[in-house]
Amino acid sequence: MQTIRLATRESALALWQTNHVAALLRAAHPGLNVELVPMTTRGDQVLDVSLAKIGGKGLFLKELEVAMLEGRADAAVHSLKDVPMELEDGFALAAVLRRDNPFDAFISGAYASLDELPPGAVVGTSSQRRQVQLRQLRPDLVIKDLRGNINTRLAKSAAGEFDAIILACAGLERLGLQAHIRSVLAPDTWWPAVAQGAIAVETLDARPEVSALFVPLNCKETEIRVRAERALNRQLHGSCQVPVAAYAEFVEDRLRLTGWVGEASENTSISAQGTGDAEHPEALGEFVAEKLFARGAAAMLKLPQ
Ligand SMILES: NCc1[nH]cc(CCC(=O)O)c1CC(=O)O
Repeated sequence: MQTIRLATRESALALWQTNHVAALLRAAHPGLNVELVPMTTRGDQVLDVSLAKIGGKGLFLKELEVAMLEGRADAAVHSLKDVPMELEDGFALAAVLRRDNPFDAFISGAYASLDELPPGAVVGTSSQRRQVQLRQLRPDLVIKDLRGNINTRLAKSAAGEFDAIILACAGLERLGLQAHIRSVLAPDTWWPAVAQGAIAVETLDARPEVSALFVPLNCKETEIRVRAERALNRQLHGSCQVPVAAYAEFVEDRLRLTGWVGEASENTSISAQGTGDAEHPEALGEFVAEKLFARGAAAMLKLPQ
């Protein structure tokens, strides 16, 4: 019997996501033996310090990629939101699963929504994108860093360190923690991260027979949406540690993409929108990125000009 080993991080969310991919893979190929290879990544060991300072979210992928190169795993499962815009040479995404809830969640013991927070309330999030959006909507709030995996963050919230925290709906829903969601932060007042809510499978270019096994798991609609979002982000800077958001959706058979860029020290933000042909999602991403550049995105992101 053929065996496929799926490399995964060891967090509860990563294990849930990889078990989900394993179940879909077994259903698509009865008779295939699918196993998990859980591993601690450098990204997990340094979750307490700023990821941007030590090499960014690519750290979550590195160990899983090495395991594939060394033949200890055949594929790796990731939250696409954490996958760098440019993959390492020799790797590709074999499938993107149907997107789950792509929006952020407002979580609080005492308050039902962002609007209900009293002046000066303390909100926890370490995401630049979430911090700038919070300041834009509520300049009076006190924003504090909040790191760690989902359960750690919920525990810190429950301990009373924060009046509210912001997390992705998808992670909470996957772990059965959706009861914590007091309200959903959604467009047009709040923009999610690029590819939020989408799970991706990474494989080696050199093993096309492995990649082919994942083709039945690919959701074409999700693939097109996240290709537009990732093309926009790639054009702007190519990382995930900056205040950038993008959200693509189908409007009838056309693709509509909104991009958002924030700047923390001046507390400003810009956005731009475009509609394009679903056959060319990257072209739409680049088009909307150009609009953002025309509105000052390069200076806001401190890119060399
Ligand atoms: N940054 C960590 C991360 N990466 C993916 C998710 C949620 C699941 C997803 O977006 O698919 C989360 C947690 C969060 O931001 O609350």
